[in-house]
Amino acid sequence: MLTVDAQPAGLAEDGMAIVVVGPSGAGKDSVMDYAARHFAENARIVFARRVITRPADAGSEAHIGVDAATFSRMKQEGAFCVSWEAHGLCYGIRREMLDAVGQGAVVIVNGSRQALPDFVSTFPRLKIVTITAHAEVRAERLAKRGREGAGAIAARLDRQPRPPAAGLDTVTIDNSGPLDVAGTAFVSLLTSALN
Ligand SMILES: Nc1ncnc2c1ncn2[C@@H]1O[C@H](COP(=O)(O)OP(=O)(O)O)[C@@H](O)[C@H]1O
Ligand SMILES: O=P(O)(O)OC[C@H]1O[C@H](OP(=O)(O)OP(=O)(O)O)[C@H](O)[C@@H]1O
Repeated sequence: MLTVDAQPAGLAEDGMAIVVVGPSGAGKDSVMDYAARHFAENARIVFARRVITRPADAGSEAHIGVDAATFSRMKQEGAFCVSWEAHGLCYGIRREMLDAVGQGAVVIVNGSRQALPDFVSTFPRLKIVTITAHAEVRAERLAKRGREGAGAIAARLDRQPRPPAAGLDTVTIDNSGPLDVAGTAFVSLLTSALN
């Protein structure tokens, strides 16, 4: 995934965060990658690179891979504006992303349904985008993705966190079909967020 590490400067103060959530295999990373390619030249659109206790070369997500001790130290030092645990891994969104929103960027983060309350309390303007796909489609995709073994895939498919609280700004995009259908829908949503 394309990511921007630097803080964009000199932007109007109307930034917001867009947190992308949804079940494993629905295509969150793929839809974000599609949009990242579309907005590659747009300095106001920032895709957050997550810090994860997963080896840096595992999977296609361009994350920052750290060990558990490093993650814990970073968390203690206040490096993350939001962090959570799932699937036996720790995930963190770096504080710079919150700063970028304050400077007017539209920051897209790959989040967690379970951790949504923390996103809501952290980002003053937040839109929640749920990427979905039919269960059988997700099972097939996870097997083909090959990042996890059969047991871990089954656990991911079984995971059912509570739905977002009522009254939040939420949109759902179905990615059961071709990627460009969901990708185009996400690009439209980001285009609206820029205006
Ligand atoms: N619309 C699509 N059609 C076909 N394959 C897809 C589609 N969206 C994603 N995939 C594939 O499905 C797998 C899971 O997608 P991924 O983006 O990693 O999902 P998530 O981040 O939600 O777990 C990947 O191998 C990806 O290439
Ligand atoms: O609370 P939940 O919504 O269930 O999400 C839990 C975690 O699962 C996903 O991680 P990851 O990218 O490692 O897995 P995935 O690509 O299989 O979804 C997601 O990005 C969260 O970090």
